[in-house]
Amino acid sequence: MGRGRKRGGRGGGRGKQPKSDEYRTDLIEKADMKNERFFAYYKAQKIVPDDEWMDFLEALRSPLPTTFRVAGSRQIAKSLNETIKDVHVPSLSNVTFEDQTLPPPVQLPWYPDGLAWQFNVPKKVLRKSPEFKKFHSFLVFETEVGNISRQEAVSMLPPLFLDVEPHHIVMDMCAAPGSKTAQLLEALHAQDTLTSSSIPSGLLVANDSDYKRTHLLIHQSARLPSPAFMVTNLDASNYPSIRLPASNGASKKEQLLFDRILCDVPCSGDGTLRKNIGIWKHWSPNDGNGLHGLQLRILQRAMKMLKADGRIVYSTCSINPVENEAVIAAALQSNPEFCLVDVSSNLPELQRRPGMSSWRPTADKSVSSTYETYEAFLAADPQGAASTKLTPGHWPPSNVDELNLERCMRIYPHLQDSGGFFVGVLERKPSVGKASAQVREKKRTADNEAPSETETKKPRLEDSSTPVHVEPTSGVKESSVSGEGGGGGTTGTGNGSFKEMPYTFLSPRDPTLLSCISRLRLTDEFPSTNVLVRNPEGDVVRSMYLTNDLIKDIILANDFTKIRLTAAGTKVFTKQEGGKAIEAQYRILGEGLPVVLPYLDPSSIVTGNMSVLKHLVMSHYPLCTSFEESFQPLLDSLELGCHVFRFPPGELDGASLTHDLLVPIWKSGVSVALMVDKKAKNALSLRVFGKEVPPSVRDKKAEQDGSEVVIVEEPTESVIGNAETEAEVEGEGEEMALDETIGDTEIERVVVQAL
Ligand SMILES: C[S@@+](CC[C@H](N)C(=O)[O-])C[C@H]1O[C@@H](n2cnc3c(N)ncnc32)[C@H](O)[C@@H]1O
Repeated sequence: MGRGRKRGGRGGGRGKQPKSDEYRTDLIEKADMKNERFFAYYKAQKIVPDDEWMDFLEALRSPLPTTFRVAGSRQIAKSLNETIKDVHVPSLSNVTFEDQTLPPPVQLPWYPDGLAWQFNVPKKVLRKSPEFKKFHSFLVFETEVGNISRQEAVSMLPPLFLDVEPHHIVMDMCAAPGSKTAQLLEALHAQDTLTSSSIPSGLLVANDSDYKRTHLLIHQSARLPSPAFMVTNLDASNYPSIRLPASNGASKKEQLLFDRILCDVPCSGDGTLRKNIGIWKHWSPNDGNGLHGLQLRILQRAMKMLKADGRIVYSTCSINPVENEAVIAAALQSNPEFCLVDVSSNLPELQRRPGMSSWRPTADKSVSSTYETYEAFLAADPQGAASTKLTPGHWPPSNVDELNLERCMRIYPHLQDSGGFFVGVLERKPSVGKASAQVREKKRTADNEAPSETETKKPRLEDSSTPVHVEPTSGVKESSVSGEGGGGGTTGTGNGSFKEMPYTFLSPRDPTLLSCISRLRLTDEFPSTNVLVRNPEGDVVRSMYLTNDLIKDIILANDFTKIRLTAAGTKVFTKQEGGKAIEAQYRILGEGLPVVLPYLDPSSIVTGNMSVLKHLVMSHYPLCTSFEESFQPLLDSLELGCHVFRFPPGELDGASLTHDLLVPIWKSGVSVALMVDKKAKNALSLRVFGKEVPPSVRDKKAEQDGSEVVIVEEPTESVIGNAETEAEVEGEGEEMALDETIGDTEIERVVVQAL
């Protein structure tokens, strides 16, 4: 497994960064954290008042605190947050390390319900202080199971301002690696309960133009499995129209419009200087100048795809007005029915500065001069100006005062010890704009706004006994995935081809599906019309996926190669070879259980106690005869194969389970096993029993041999998209160290591996 990369910018044209020591914060002296071009440029912009400049610089030169949030959609969020408050914070208070007292974690004052936290200790403390080490393990394992998300504080802002509800149709235009996507998914799943997941009527489309990064995105999002989630791999600035089946007897398909769109665009990333310190060396005003065009095109495309009463959030982790206010101003000029929304009363504890209404771009790398107007720039050096990509749109427009740019939010590092960030919230103007957009929306059909597509008649599933999939009708134009900016345009093979397997819905009368439903004792309410497999024939080979109705409609109405659909729905069942004692069967995946649970016949759920749970968690494939005697008759009575066990709240030797726990189990001839992956098992063990699972014989052997540690131990599958053959992504896997980052996104031990 290769080491991951660290980027200075955010998917914004830098390509792969060298894996050199210059990206290690512990190897660079404060005195070297300087760049005269950066200083000259931002002083000319008057980015902060003169008397704050030194505080601003000092903050940029100090290490960024670690921040994380407890995933809000989970009912477990409250109890996990209480555990942090009541157990971890006290145990981390008054900890000394090398004669220094270390500060415990604190809550971010502006984050709703106190679910986001921050702490600031050097990395070696996390490795060496027993108290912080334990806390760190807790964070790592809870992150793995999706209960906690390590994410930079400022990066949590855009989804909060987008205000997503479960019925919303949402688009994340530049989504990888996916920290904001996870937040959006949580909002879509706000109605999930403690143990089961809702099936939202809305939808989240997460898109990224970089194929490899879409798989990173899929991996991250698998922690929050959702039948309402799909991933596409397209250039956001040229995003094609997604079609919906015609409604109300109309003959033409409709275009899918969005209630909420996040444009977290590729940017120079100079707001992430505190952790991407390589930027100190390379920063130039041309980083932002070059990205302005792509950023504008992405925002303008979003404006075209928005419903009449929809909302767009535009964000960057750059503090450069050319990438921020200039983009918004130019988009408002070309779409005058839009306006900036005043969100100054939202998140009142968040310290922010208003957007700027004057700035001074330059094409001069050394920043010896900056210009108030485009005309002044042209006049100063007509020949030089002609050879740059600077446009009038890089400057404030003449009507800048009418645009309310002060409604944008600028976040600076010295205000609340964070990274630098920019957010603008856009909607259509309340009166004229919305009304005319509504009229347009009514008139809009797939044909008059979308690239054309050969119509393919598809039967409705309910009446069919054969599987349905849609043949690709045309090749994908390479231009549809081209893009400026680092990741932009990269595809699986780098040449624009698209190698995903088709999405084929099973007939609800498919014999394998029927046998799976009956063996797992699912009720008639199970949405068996929405189960798909990933091959053209509709053969149930290995895994089955569940989508909601909207995703099904989209798959049936669109050529999946045209929308470069990389994942859809969530994997719920997978084939389990049973060994000699038992024929192969389908089992419920750990990640799919919350989605399937509402459809499980309650009488088929086996109830265990704390001692059974402890034995299952702490042992590897325990023999049925090794369980407490009173539980053995129940185990003996179970058929071989997949079962769901429920553990009600309870206590045992000081360990306590505070809420109902449901887990999938596999019973083979002589043993039973908990079917959750090793990290999820460790998270559970730490949370309930206060210690990690002892290493298995295989782990110990691997350690002795010095061989690579296999991350998933039980016979579960890796969570890479929903390609039928995981081998397809082999070789694209990458592992990132604990502290690695992409832009403003923390990647906590992202392990992408094909098993
Ligand atoms: C700032 S990062 C997004 C971070 C992400 N929203 C998150 O919170 O994890 C920008 C992303 O835009 C992608 N990108 C670059 N050019 C693009 C384009 N033309 N269309 C879509 N995505 C693009 C990059 O691959 C990168 O993943």
